[in-house]
Amino acid sequence: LHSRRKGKELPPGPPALLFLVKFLALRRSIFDLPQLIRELHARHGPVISVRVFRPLVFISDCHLAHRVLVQSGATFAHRPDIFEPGLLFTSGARNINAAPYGPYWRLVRRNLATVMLHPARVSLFAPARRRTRDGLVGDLLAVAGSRPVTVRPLLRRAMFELIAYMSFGARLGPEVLDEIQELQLWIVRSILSYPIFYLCPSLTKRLFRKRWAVHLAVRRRLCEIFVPLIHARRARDEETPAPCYADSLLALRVAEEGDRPLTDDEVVSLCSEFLSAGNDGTATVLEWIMAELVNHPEMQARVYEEVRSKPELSEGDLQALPYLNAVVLEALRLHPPVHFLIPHGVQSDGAEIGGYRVPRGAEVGRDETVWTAAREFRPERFLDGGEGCDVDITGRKEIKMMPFGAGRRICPGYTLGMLHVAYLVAGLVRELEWLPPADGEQVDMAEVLEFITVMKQPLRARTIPRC
Ligand code: HEM
Repeated sequence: LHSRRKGKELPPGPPALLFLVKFLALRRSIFDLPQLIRELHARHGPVISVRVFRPLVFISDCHLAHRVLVQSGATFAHRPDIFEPGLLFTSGARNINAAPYGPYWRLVRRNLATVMLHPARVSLFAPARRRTRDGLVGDLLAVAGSRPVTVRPLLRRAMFELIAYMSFGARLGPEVLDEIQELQLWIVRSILSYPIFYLCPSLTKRLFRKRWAVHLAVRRRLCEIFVPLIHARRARDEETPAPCYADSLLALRVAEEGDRPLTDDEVVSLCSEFLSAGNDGTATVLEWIMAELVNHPEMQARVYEEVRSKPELSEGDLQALPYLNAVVLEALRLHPPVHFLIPHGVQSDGAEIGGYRVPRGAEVGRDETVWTAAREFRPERFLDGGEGCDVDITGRKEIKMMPFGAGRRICPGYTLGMLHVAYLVAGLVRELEWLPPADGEQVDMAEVLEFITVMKQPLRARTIPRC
């Protein structure tokens, strides 16, 4: 790697050994890294580098982040090999996130962004979204009353069922959903242990034999469940109302490799990514929003006033609910689920900012120099005339917040994610009043990094049916 640098200076930072010792001695896990990086920025400035096996460059300044991710988008659109969860287990079957910047990435990303998530295709799933919303409200109504409920499992399950339906075009039974959800959770949580196996596979696979065996077993089981679901789509009735993600993948051809179709392994990897990416961030933002609305009853009342003015509360109504949309944006600014952002990399020499990986700080959204009272939940800032009213969530013009990343690797599912969040919050507030577990109690808004940033204490709330 060093040879690829051709003598270029790296940005300032601590010596490698000092960093490693500090990290190992003071911190308990990789999830404490952001705090350490914050301290290093305070000492060395907005662009720092650390060396852990390879040079890592961290950027905390939003103008620089814009220059790197948007203006020099192509240079930094690569993903470093070390962050390729799944690749080791799948004979190289990459998902979009793990694919290097190149023709395969372009093919599968374009398929998701412009075929599966084309507004016309997304609208075909409106009945499924309505079913999800009504089912979730029904589940909460069944337990509504004076006792608090832990809502996280209900939110995650409802979202997961919807995304699984969009993925396979079939409504799966509760046992199989339980199992897939568990496998997917296991994969996401173990992402940070993959580098162990990547670094020196022949040794580490032997050293951590048991852990390696579990990885393989999880992947094998995922294939056992997914492959029949995918093959069933080949034999489907062409009249099926909403073509699912698996259908779009089966229709793909890799032009650079003799027009071959995707392998089963590739389709499994891509569906698995769709399930995690489509579910985790959305369910997490949903939980943060409901927690904020419990802590701010006046804001909840304002959302309620808006949503009750729409008797049908269809998806088409959402655009006309400015306060609800402001609540969603404010939650994405203050509680972006992806803090420990997925690293970007450069493939060749000559990058303007001399590093190979650029994990960007989602702290941008909480920057006091950009936002007034940046650590407070204030949806009003996104209403007309507010400081955030003209914010560009894609960061194309400038970066003030980037819950979905920015540049070529920006989340391709951001409009779907925002639709799901807004639609479900609207339904949950219209049918139920959300109260703290006990009168006068505040919901604890502490966060914890579990690959994505979730509420440290899962939200518990009393839900009372609206009359
Ligand atoms: C509120 C919900 C969501 C949030 C907060 C979120 C956030 C993100 C972020 C921060 C990234 C990294 C971008 C980068 O590296 O620059 C990302 C990537 C990605 N997201 Fe999302 N996402 C959400 C929903 C979705 C949905 C609904 C889907 C698909 C159905 C999706 C699919 C993906 C994929 C495939 C990538 C990898 C893109 C690439 O490497 O080219 N996400 N997301």
